[in-house]
Amino acid sequence: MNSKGNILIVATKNKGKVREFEHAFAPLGLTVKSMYDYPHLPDVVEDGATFAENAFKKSKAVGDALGIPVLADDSGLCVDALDGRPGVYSARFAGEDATDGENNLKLLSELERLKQGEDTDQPLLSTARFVCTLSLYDPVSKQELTAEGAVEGWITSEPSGAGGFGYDPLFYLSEHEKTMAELTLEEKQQISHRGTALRLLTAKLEKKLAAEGGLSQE
Ligand SMILES: O=c1nc[nH]c2c1ncn2[C@H]1C[C@H](O)[C@@H](COP(=O)(O)OP(=O)(O)OP(=O)(O)O)O1
Ligand SMILES: [Mg+2]
Repeated sequence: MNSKGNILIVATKNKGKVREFEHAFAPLGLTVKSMYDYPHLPDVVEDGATFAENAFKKSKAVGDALGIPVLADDSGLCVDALDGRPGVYSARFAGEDATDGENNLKLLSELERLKQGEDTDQPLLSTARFVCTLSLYDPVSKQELTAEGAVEGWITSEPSGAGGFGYDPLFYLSEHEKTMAELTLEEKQQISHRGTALRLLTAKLEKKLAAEGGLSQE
């Protein structure tokens, strides 16, 4: 390992997540590695019923394969008018290997179908929340730390913004009068499901390391 710093392996192939983790961990001097740096590792089947189950499947599979601690993120969008869908199926809402654009179109078409016959020009189609569960798994101690974050918003029929990824252009934050895709990386981190989960996980990790005497005093 080089002397310039430590690495943190994140069991993800999502480049949008990678960007957000890099932004979050750079101040700690951690270089983020993703599954693009370990192309020989097999894909993990995300067939859990919850975000927590899927996050653990990813961190455990990659942690066991590499023999060092690994972070994983399972996240998604839960839309109230769709009874919480697409939820854990968010990445494949429009089918296996669906693009973000295809998933966004599928979301709008489902919501617009529900609204048919309603006499309204209101662009806000339903309340919704983004949820993120993080799992940090250590294959040596076999211990897992988890944290979850969520953010409330609205699905808008008028996509806007070029930042972020996934459903961000359709996720409207009424307090900010912007979609998630119109926020800077910094702003998104402050309010997002992932940012909240990351802050919780970091706090849990610090507490655990301090209790074990593993975190040196400044
Ligand atoms: O901040 C977000 N802003 C917009 N959309 C988001 C966000 N966070 C999750 N999402 C959406 C993208 C994807 O449709 C699904 C995650 O699915 P999820 O399986 O956790 O991730 P993924 O398959 O893209 O990458 P990977 O499993 O390799 O980490 O929810
Ligand atoms: Mg996935």
